Amino acid sequence: MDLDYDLNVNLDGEEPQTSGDMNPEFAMDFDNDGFSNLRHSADFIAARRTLRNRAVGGEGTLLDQRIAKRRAQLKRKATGNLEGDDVESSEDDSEGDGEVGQTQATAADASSDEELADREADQVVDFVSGSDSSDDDSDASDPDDEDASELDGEVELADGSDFDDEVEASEDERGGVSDTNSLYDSDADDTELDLVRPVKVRARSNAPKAPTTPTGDDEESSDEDDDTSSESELDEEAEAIKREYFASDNENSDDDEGYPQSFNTMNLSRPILKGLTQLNFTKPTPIQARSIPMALLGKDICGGAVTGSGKTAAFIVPILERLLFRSRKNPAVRVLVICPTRELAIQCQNVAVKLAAFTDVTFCLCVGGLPMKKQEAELRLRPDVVIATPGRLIDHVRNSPSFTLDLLEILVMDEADRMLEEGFKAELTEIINNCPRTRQTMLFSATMTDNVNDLIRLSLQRPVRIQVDSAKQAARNLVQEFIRVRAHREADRPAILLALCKRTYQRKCIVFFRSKRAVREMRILLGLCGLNAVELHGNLSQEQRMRSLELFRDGEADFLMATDVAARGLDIKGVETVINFNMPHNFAQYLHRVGRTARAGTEGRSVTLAGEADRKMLRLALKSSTGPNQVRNRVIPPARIERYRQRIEKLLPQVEELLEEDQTDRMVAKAEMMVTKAANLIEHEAEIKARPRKTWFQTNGERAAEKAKGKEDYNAKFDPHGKSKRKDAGERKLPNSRKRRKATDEDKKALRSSMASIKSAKRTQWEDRGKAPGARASAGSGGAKGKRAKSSFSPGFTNDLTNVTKMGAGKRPTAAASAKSGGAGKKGGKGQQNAGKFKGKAHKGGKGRK
Ligand SMILES: Nc1ncnc2c1ncn2[C@@H]1O[C@H](COP(=O)(O)OP(=O)(O)OP(=O)(O)O)[C@@H](O)[C@H]1O
Repeated sequence: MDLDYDLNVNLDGEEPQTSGDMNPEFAMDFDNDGFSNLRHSADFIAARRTLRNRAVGGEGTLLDQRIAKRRAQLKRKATGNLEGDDVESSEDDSEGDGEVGQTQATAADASSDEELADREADQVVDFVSGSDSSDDDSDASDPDDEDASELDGEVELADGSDFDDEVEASEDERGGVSDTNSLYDSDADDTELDLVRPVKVRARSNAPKAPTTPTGDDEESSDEDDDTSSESELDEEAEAIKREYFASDNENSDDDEGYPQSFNTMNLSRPILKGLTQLNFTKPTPIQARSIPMALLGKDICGGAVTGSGKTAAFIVPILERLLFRSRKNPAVRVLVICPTRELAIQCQNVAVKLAAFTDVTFCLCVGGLPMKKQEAELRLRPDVVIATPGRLIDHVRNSPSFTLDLLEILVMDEADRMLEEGFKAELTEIINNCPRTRQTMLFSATMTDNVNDLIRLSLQRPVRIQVDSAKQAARNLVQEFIRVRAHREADRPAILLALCKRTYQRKCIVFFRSKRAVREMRILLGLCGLNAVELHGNLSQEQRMRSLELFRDGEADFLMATDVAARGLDIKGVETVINFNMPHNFAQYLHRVGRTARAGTEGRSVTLAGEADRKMLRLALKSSTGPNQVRNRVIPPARIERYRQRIEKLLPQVEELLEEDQTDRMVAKAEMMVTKAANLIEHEAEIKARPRKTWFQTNGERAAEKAKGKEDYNAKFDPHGKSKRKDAGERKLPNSRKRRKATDEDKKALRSSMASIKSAKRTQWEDRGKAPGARASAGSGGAKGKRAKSSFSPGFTNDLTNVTKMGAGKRPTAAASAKSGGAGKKGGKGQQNAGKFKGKAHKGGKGRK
C-alpha cells in the first residue's frame, strides 16, 4: 500500500495554517511492511497537538468558533452588507438579541416589533374570567417575567373530574371558555398569551366514576385504568414478597422519630465530623439519618430516596468511618464504589475526597476515557477506595496485574438500575463474583426498579431496605410544567424550545434530548440565535465532556444540552430549570432528569414537551408531585411559536452546513487517531509486542447486544406504555375487565405458589442448617473469594429469607445501641453472630475508642 496522506485541512474556511507548528504540506507514506516510511513525523505530531488543543482549548471548541463565525456573518448581513432576502432573513434572525441588524441602533431597549408584541403577550391573564389582571401585580419593567403570570393565573382545573377527564375534555371542547379548563392549549387559541395553569392532582378514588361522554379514545382510556389497577394489585403482592425478603420493613417510614437528628449523635470520629462541617452538612438528611447507623453496623443496605437527597454522603460517611480503623500495615483496596457514568464517578470522588479531607484515606478513580496507564500506576499503590465505572473496572480486574479485589470489605453500587439499563449486568455479576463474599454491600438509587431485584438477590445478604420516599416521587420543591405538543405539531418542538430559552428560562438550564444528533442540532441552533449553550453526550471525548460541565457549572454557559448521560446523579449547584425536549422513554429516567434541579431542598422547575403518546407518563408525573400547585400547564401562544418556527427555517441551511463540517471534523479526528496509533506502533513496537495480550470481557458486538437487552428489560419494568411489560407478564394487559379479573386471579395464584415454594425452601434451609450449622459462613470463611450462588429465586434468596427472620428484622438500631454492641445490633447473641459475618471491624474499633 502506498498512500499519501495530505494534511492540508482547512478547518475553518480560513486560510490554511502555515505557522511553525503545522506544516500544510505535510505528507506521509505508508508501505506494505508496517508504516515504516513515516516522514515529517515531528510536523505531524505538532499538527496533531494543534488540532487537539483547538478541540478542547480555552477559546472554545472548533464548533463554538464556527458558530460564532456564522453568527458574525449573520450580523454583518443584517447591518446591510448584503441585500434583499438575505437582509430580511437576518433581521428576523436577530430578533430578541438586541444586538444586530436594524435593531442594532436600538439594541439597548431591544425594541423590535416582535419584542414589543411579546411584551404585550406576557401580560397576566385570569383565564377563567378572561380578564387581564397583569397591570396590578406584574412588574412592567420585566416583560419576560412569566412567573408573575403563573402566580396570577392559578386556577384549579375541572373541579369534580379527574385528570383523565381533563385530558379527554381537552380533545372535545376546543376553543371557548370550556377550553380554559382543559389541560392542554387548543389550536384555536391564537391570542398572544403565555399561560401557566396549575393542574390539580387528586388521589384516585375507588368510587365509581361518573359516566363520561364517549369519545374515540374512551376504550383506550378505560383499558389504561384497568391496567393501572390490576398492576397496582400485583404490585402489592410483589411488595409482600419483598417485605419478606428485606430485613426491615419499618425503614420506609417518613417519620424521623428515633433517627439521629445530628451527625454528632452518630458516633462518628472527629475527622469525619470536621469533613462534614467543612461541607456545611450540619444536619443529616433523612436517607443519611437512616443509612449511616445501619451501614456502621455492617449491614447490607438497599437505599432509596428522591433525587438530590444526599445519598452519596449516606454511603461515603460510613465508609470513611470504617476506614479510619483499617490496618495501615497492609494497604489494600478495601472499598469499591461503582457508578454508571464517568461524570457521576468523578463527582462521587470529589464528594468523598472533600469528606475525607481530615483523614488519611486514599482514593483512585477508574473510569473510561481517562488514561489506563495512570490508573494502573495508582492502583499499584493500593488505594483504600476505588471509584469506578463497570467497564473500566473489569478491564483493570482482567488486565492490571497487581489489581485485585480479594481484600474488599465494602462494595457500593450507586444508581444500580441505570447500570442494568446500560447492559452492565454481566459486568456487575463478574465484579460481584470477584469480591469476597464476606463484604458489606450497599446499593442506592432514587428509582429502585424491579429489574434490580436479581442484582439485589445476587449481591446483598439480608439487606435492610431504607426507602425514604416513594421510588416514584419527584423532589419536594419541584414545580413540573407541561407543554402539550399535538400530533400534527410535533415539528414545532424546536420552535417551542427556542421560545422557552430565549424568553423564559434564560440561564442555568439543562435541556434533555433523546439523541446525540438532536443535541448537536439544537446546540448549533441556539448558538446561531445568540444563546450560550454547551453539549454533553457520548460522542464527545472525556475532556470535552468535562469542559462542557465546567462551563455550565461556572455559569459561562447558560444551557447544557444533553442526552441521558447527564440525567443521573449530576449535582450542579443552582440549576434552575430542566427542559425535556421529549419525554424520556421511561418514568424512572424522567424522575432522574427533572431531579437535576430542586436539589437538597432548593426550588426548581421542569418543563416537559409532552406529545400525544406521553399521556400515561404525564399521569405518572402528576402522581409523582408532592404538593398542591406543583404541576402546571404552560401555554405558549401559537403566534409566537410560528414566529420562532419561521426563524428556525431561515437558519436551517446554516445548521446543516455546520453539521456537515462537524461531521468532517470527526472523520479527520478519527483518521488522526488511527495515524496516532500507527505512529505509536512504529515508535514502541518492541515494547507493545512484549506486553501480555489484553483480554476483553466482551467483544464490541456482545457489549452492544447486552446494552440493547438491558434497555429493553429496563423499559419493560418501568414503561408506562407497558408494551414490553405486558409481553413479559403474559396476560397482564387484557382488553376487558372480565378477562382482567381472571388474569389477576391467576397472577395471584402464581404469586401464592411462589410464596409457598419460598417457604418450603426456607424450611429445607432450616433443616439443612440444623445438619450443618453455619454452612454459609463456613463457605465464605475458607477463602476471601467464596462465590455466591447465582440465584433467581432460589438458594441465595431463600438463604437470605432465613437470615432475615433470624436477625430480628425491624429493630431499628440507635447510634448508642450500635456503639454499645460494637456492631452487633440489639439482639444479643444472634446479633453478635451476624456482626461477625459482616466484619464489623470499624465498629469494634469504634467501641474501643469510646
Ligand atoms: N446533610 C446535608 N446537608 C446539606 N446538604 C447536603 C447534605 N447531604 C447532601 N447535601 C447536598 O445535597 C446535594 C445532593 O446530594 P447528592 O448528590 O448526594 O444527592 P443524591 O441523592 O445522590 O441525588 P441523585 O439521586 O440525583 O444522585 C449535594 O449538593 C450535597 O452537597
